[in-house]
Amino acid sequence: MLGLNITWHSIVDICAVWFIIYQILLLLRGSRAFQMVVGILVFLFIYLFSRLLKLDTLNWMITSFWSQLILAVLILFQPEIRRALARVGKSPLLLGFRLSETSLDIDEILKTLQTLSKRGMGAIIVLERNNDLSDVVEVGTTIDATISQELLTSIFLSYSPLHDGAVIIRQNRILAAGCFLPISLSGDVSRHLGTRHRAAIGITEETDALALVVSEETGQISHVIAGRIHPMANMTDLRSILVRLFRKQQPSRLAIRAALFRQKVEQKMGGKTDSYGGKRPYSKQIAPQDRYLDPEKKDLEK
Ligand SMILES: Nc1ncnc2c1ncn2[C@@H]1O[C@H](COP(=O)(O)OP(=O)(O)OP(=O)(O)O)[C@@H](O)[C@H]1O
Repeated sequence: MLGLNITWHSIVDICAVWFIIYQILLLLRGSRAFQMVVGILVFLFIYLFSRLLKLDTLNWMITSFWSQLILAVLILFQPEIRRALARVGKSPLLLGFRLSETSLDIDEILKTLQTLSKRGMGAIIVLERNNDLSDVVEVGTTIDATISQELLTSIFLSYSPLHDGAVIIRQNRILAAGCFLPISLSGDVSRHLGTRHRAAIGITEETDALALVVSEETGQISHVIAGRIHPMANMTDLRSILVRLFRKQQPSRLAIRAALFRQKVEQKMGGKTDSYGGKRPYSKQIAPQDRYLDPEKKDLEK
């Protein structure tokens, strides 16, 4: 009826397009650009629909907007596009996992948080997940060292030049310290929380990272994910959250072979095999647990 002529050729074509779009959505999942891509796909769908049904006015309107829209998207989302392209290059699908990668040393992180909390040292530790945090790392001071409680604690000592800002962790490496994070402007954040907590919320609104915050004022440890802050009552709960999110999966044989092959190629080309390119008075007016909620928003949190 619509004059469609479906052949195996067009099926392969559709599958290829579907696969590419699916991979792009996976890459952008959790980031600000995700909603934009969904919007463009809706736009594209309307365009195809108007062509198929020969709705000339609608088709003309969309065609006229198309070039301006693409330009606007390229300018507005330049950092996200750069990050996404960098991640395509690192995709396990193309390159296999890296043999040098080790999973996060969760116990070392937990010990650090406990020490920081006991000593009343404020801190933000951001754990990278799928979204690349290279942009944030670039503005901080590169460290590139294996995680250790001693190193992490010394970074946040009040007389350390790096104590201001966040530490960024990728797998089991401290990539950088003193990193500036985007501050959340959300009206849902309790007004009792200052810039440290807002920065931790901000980075998790824009990426799928997990942020761990220690309050200098109360010693409270919180984890922040997807723009929501969760004060932790005990370390056992936090441990299970970290295990769930950062437990490393066993690589397949094929992935091991691909990684070995890649390592050999990199060595032959002479390239690198690793790409990691005074406590304030306690506030008596607000109970520590209530600091995280606006009274009128308590119900929402539940
Ligand atoms: N954008 C940011 N990125 C990273 N770190 C930040 C950012 N803004 C503030 N900080 C850190 O937060 C500190 C200030 O924390 P502030 O007291 O305002 O926040 P808070 O949420 O009330 O935390 P606390 O409970 O520890 O007092 C700064 O010294 C700095 O280390």
